Amino acid sequence: MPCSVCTGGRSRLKLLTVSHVTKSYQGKEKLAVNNLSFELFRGECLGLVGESGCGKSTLARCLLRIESIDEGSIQFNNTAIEHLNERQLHPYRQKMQIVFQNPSAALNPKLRIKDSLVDPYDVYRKKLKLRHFSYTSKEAFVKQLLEAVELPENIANKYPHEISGGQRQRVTIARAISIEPELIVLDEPTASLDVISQGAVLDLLTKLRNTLDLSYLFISHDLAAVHQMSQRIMVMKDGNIVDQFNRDQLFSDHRHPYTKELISIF
Ligand SMILES: Nc1ncnc2c1ncn2[C@@H]1O[C@H](COP(=O)(O)OP(=O)(O)OP(=O)(O)O)[C@@H](O)[C@H]1O
Repeated sequence: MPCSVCTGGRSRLKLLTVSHVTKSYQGKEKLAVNNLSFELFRGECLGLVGESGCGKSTLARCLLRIESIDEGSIQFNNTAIEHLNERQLHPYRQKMQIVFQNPSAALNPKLRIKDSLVDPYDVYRKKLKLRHFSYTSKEAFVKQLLEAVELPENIANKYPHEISGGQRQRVTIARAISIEPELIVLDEPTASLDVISQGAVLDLLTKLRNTLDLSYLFISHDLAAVHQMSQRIMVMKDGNIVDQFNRDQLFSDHRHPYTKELISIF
């Protein structure tokens, strides 16, 4: 599929190749993800939109190997990762991060923000060569991360319950970028936020993608947010991808009837 929009003229290097991935629950009774295939290119934001229960989060968990898949293949940088054991997966876990909908659940309530922020780095520090940030001291590292997500320095000493939901989500984003992954799966990252915080967090994510050379899979039930963020968009329904297109083709007559339905409530 030609896609000059998504790369702005840069060459299209595949970061993730998903081939015929299937995932079911309750034996084989509940088919959550049905034979999905798609590619995600380096540097792009690929949007995935669909109503609640269509299988978006299941797909995200499968891609990150939080859950195993029943069938198919997931290649990251041309390496199949679906059969890797936990030790073999370790380097890929650094390269693929996820930001969930609920930042409160993602942060340890007993840790000060500064300690949560350095947690992922501590896991990978021996093998990690930072390109965008630098670790000279914990304080300096925390300061850089807070600056990157546009949070004030004094947040560092607070606990998660002492800051707002929008600030907590920025902290989880700072944790995700702290180890400089290549791909971040954003699973409804603004769903728990008020409208003003939503817009600000989406703007921040776009800025970070550009400055840190990130690629995103942006998952949402909100077509407007997906349209704002993504260069390409996939539409999911009942475990299937029913439509895929460049951002500027959203309103084309060729769209799938289900996409048109989503557009009608856009
Ligand atoms: N662990 C599980 N056990 C059984 N069924 C599950 C499990 N996880 C998901 N499902 C089912 O798989 C289907 C897809 O769920 P999933 O959470 O992936 O959808 P979703 O599109 O992310 O929805 P939402 O936007 O509400 O999170 C649903 O029918 C759900 O009930």
